[in-house]
Formats: sequence, structure tokens, C-alpha cells
Amino acid sequence: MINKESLLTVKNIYLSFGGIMAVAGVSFNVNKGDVFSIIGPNGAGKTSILNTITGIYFPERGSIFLKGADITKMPVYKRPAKGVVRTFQNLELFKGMTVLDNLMLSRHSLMNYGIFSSIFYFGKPLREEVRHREKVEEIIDFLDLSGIRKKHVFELSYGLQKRVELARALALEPELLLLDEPMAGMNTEETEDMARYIIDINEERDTTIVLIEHDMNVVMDISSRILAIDFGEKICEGLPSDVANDERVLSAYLGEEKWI
Ligand SMILES: Nc1ncnc2c1ncn2[C@@H]1O[C@H](COP(=O)(O)OP(=O)(O)OP(=O)(O)O)[C@@H](O)[C@H]1O
Repeated sequence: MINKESLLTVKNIYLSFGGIMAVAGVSFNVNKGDVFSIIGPNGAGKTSILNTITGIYFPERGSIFLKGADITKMPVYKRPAKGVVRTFQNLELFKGMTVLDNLMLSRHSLMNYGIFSSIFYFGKPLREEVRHREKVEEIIDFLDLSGIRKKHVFELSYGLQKRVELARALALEPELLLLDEPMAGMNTEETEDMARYIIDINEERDTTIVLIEHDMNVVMDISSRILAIDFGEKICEGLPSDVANDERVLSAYLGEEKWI
């Protein structure tokens, strides 16, 4: 039975690539307001799970429900309008464009008027453009990007580019925000900043988060619940304190450098 209180329910999903079983019968539930982290060693199947939630791949078996509605086979391009938005491990920004333009472009996918009709700037397209611009400026303020809003993305440090990628996703006003390794490649200060922004987004913007992250200190600090997987299978799910002490989790991470 589907838990109607939950925002996202993943039921017994399978996904394989050729002979590789990337996800093998994984189920979990994300409640509204959660910071829900998915952890596991390299190649465990974390991104594959994220890809089924966003619709990049459809699971071969099993189902995915968003607020009780079956979205298993919903096309990838329809999911942002339903509130499901992701960031990418490798940045998906237009580096030759400014920060502001990247966010406006992201926002254009929500517009009723196409990018070309809004060029003429009158009547409804103008009003809609102004409304979207206000929303984008609000996100720029929220993520402290005001000082670089007119800079080209390629001019920015890697840490700032990751923050712009976060802003690009926020511009779509997600209800469920999926973050694929938002701290990867960051220094300590950038990592702390990013963790604070994720908490602020969760608490102040009423956004439920699904996080994939290798930095276990961050995961243990900011998650409300954690799912641990290994070889495509769930090995543990629960509170950070439970998962950190679980024997199966500890042995899955044996030999890995980043376990706390
Ligand atoms: N598009 C693909 N084609 C072929 N194999 C794939 C594809 N995507 C994932 N896999 C394989 O599926 C398995 C799970 O990969 P996945 O990227 O989901 O793991 P992960 O836990 O996200 O790993 P990492 O932490 O290294 O990013 C791996 O064996 C991977 O090589």
C-alpha cells in the first residue's frame, strides 16, 4: 500500500545495463520535509536510482509514486513541472552565458510563452517575463549570487559554478530537489557553504531533498534519513545514527577513504 503522507515512494525497482544489475529491487519512502541521503560505495547504484526518479531511465520492474500518483513511465521533460528537479554531478550549465541568463533559460521551460515570443516584450509575454525575472532575482539573492549575476559561468570558480547549478535547479521551484554530489570537488569552505544552502533550501523554501554525497561528515550532519545501498541492493535505511553504526554499512565501506 502507498503511504499517502509520503512525497516519494519507490517500490521494488530494477534497472540493468547489459549484464550489470545497477539497481536490484530497491524500495524506500521519502517524506515531505526530509533531507534523504542515498549512500553507497562507488558503482553501488546511487545515480541509477536518481535517474529513475527523474525519468532519464525507466525501471524495468517496480514503480515510483509522487504524492500517490504513479510517475514510473512519465517522460523526463514532464517531471520538472510536477516539482521533480535535479542537479547534475557534472555541471549542466551554459558556460558562455551569464549566471542570470542561465537561470532565466532554466525558467523559460516553465513559461507559457516561448522564448521567441517573449523577445517582443509586450502584453502577456512581457508580464510573464517580469514575473519570472523577479523569481530568478529572488533566487540569486537567496544563494548570495548577486555579485556575480552578470558574470559568465566560465569565469567563476568551480565552487561557485556548483552553486549556480543549484540556483538553476531552484529556478524551477522544485518540491522535490535531487542533488547528485553537490559537494564533489569542493574545498572545505565551499563544502560548508553548500551544506548550509541545502539546509536553508530545505527549511526556508519548504523543499524536500534527495541527496547523493560521498562526504560522510556532511551526510551525517544534514540528513534526516539515510538509505545505504551496495551492489544495487538496499542494505540499510534509517536515522543517521542507525546507519553509521550498521554492520552491513561499515563492511560495505571497508577500504573506502571517506567513511567517518
Ligand atoms: N549508462 C550506463 N551504461 C552502462 N552501465 C552503467 C550506466 N550507468 C550506470 N552503469 C553501471 O551501473 C552500476 C551503478 O552505477 P551508478 O552510476 O548508478 O553508481 P553510483 O553509486 O552512482 O556510483 P558513483 O558513486 O561512482 O557515482 C555501475 O556498475 C555502472 O558502471
